[in-house]
Amino acid sequence: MSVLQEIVRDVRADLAAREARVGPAVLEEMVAAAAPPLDAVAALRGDTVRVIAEIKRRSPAKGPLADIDDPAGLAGAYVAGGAAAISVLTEPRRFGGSLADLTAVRAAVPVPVLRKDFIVSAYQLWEARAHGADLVLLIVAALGQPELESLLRQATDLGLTTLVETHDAEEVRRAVDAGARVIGINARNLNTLAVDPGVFATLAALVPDDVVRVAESGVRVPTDVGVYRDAGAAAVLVGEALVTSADPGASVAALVAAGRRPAGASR
Ligand SMILES: O=C(O)c1ccccc1NCC(=O)[C@H](O)[C@H](O)COP(=O)(O)O
Repeated sequence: MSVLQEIVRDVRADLAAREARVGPAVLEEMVAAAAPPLDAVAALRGDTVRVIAEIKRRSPAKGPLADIDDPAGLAGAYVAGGAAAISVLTEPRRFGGSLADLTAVRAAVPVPVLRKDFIVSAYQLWEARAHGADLVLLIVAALGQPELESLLRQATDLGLTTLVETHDAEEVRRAVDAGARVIGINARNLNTLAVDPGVFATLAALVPDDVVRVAESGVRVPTDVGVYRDAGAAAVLVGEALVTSADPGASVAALVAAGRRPAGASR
C-alpha cells in the first residue's frame, strides 16, 4: 500500500467515527450560521505571486516540524507578512491538525482559508464549510474521476472553491476535464514523498491560461518563488519553510517580495 493509500484508509476510519458523533443536521445548522465564503480565486490572482501559508505541525516526510500552540496567532503573523490565504492541515494522525485549528484560524484572519485534508466524501465538504473554510483540497490521485467530479460539484454548490491537486500529466488532464478553476501541481510525490520542484514547469503548460495555477511544496528560500513565477505560477503553497522559521511573518514577506512580477503582468 502506498503512503497516500494508507493515509486515505485512516482518514476513512476517522471520518466514520466523526459521522457517528456529529450528524448531518448539526453540520447543516453550522453551515447556515457560517459567514459566506470569501472569493478565493480573486485572492489568488494578481501582480505578485500569491503566498498560501500553511499551518502544519508534522508530516510523513519530515516527522515533527513545529509545536504550534496558537494556530490563530501564527495565521495572523502570516497575514501581517502578506499571505493571500492560509492553508490549515486538519488531518490529525500524521499532520497533527484538527477542525478546531480551522475554526480558530477562520476567526482570526480576513483572507481565504483552505481546509487541507484528504477529502473523499461530501461530509468532509460540509465539515469544511461548517468550520469556516473558503477553499478545500481535492487530490486527484486519491479519487476516481466520477468521485472527483461529484465532489467538485458539491463543493461549488456549498460556495467552496476547490484546489484540485495533481502530480502528473494524466492527473492534470483529469483536473481540467472535471472543470477545476484552480489547479495545484504538487512537487511532492504522495507515494514516494520525494520532492521535485521541476514537476511544476513540466506540467504548467498543460493547465489552461484561465485556470489559476498553484505550485505546491518545494519552496525553501525566496528565490524558489521566482522560479515558480517564471514557470507560470499564480500562487505558491508553503508549509515547512514557514512553520520552522524564527520569524514567520518576515519569511512570508520575503517570499511575497521575491514573487513580484513586472508592472502590468498578472496571472
Ligand atoms: O508533507 C508531507 O510529508 C506529505 C505527505 C503525504 C501527503 C501530503 C503531504 N503534505 C502535504 C503537502 O503537499 C504540503 O503540506 C504542502 O504542499 C506544503 O509543502 P512544504 O512547503 O514542502 O511543507
